[in-house]
Amino acid sequence: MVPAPRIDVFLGYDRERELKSFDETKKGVKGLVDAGVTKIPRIFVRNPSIKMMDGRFDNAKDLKFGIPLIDFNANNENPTLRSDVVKEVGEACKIGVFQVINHGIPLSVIDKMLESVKAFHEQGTETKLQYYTRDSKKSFVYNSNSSLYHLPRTDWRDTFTSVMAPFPPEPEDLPPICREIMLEYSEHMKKLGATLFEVVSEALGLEKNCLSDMECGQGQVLLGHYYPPCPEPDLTLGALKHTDIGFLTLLLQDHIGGLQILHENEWFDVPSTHPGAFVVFVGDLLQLITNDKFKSIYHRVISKREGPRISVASFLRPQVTEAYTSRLYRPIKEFVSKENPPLYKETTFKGYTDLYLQKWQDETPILPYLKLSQESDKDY
Ligand SMILES: O=C(O)CCC(=O)C(=O)O
Ligand SMILES: [Fe+2]
Repeated sequence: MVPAPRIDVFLGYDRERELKSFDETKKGVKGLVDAGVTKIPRIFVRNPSIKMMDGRFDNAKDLKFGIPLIDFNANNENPTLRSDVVKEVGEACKIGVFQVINHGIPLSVIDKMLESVKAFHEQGTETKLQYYTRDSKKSFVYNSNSSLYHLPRTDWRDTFTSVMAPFPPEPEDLPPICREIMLEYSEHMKKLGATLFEVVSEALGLEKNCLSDMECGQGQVLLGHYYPPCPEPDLTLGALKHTDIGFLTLLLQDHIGGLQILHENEWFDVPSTHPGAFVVFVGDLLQLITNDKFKSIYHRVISKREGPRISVASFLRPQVTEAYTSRLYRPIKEFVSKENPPLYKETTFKGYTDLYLQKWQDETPILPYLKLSQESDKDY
């Protein structure tokens, strides 16, 4: 007997079947654009009620609130400058986002990384197809929408993902077109990450090795995003509203723009006009261990008629080894007192990741699920 199609009662169509046929092309969103679609398939159309919940959809403001642009003066050892940087980073982390320039990473590496992500996504379909997978254990995972079957909406974007640290992939497991630069770039991310963890520790008034001793940034996951031009940009998003899970994210973007942050209930554009700048996001776990002193921030990417847009996200987070299931993160004692009781329960990185994947589709924040009740009188 042929099973009855599972029609989604809210959408009035068999979403799962349409997701599957999109997935089976293995050509991603780029494949749709190459085929010349002028209307986006309905799996990409956002539910209008979600669009409203999102606040302002178009015309994000870019004037009232400026995202801090922090000059790291990488080649200057002047201690006064360093203390300024620490102060600026501390202020910015209270909001959850800033940009870094003069970070010491050569522009040639940055340009090559962006070009190679583009080249990977634009190479001949036959070569690219062999990397298309939903098996997250693979060293190099290329697909469209990693949570395709688990979320009620689909992003106008294709992405590849690799865990780069603490154990980089075998070079032969990476596609030749971006192999060398991925390995080189991730070393730079490790170094810049180490500097950032020192500065952030100091900004918190802690020993400079404090966060690295807690193994906050030993792991690194690299995502190469490709946002094709979209024929109906008002109906979909390139990346839905989310906070990042780990401790810090270093994001490199090209000049196209589209990244926005939610600040005091309004969306603001993140400028894409500083070549080689990194956008740094505070992740949920940094908010948790600082007991809300530093905050993770909602961000999203709107779709555009122009494109493709390329970005590279490096998630700095605990490593995924035994520590993943055993090391506990909780508000650190320096931020906890009788007047400031701990706000969150302790969690492992795995515990938090599982919770995130389970709850994410609500588009509501995940951290409140770990909130302790105010009456908690835990010893600290
Ligand atoms: O592409 C972007 O600008 C944002 C990507 C992002 O937010 C992410 O990978 O978590
Ligand atoms: Fe993100």
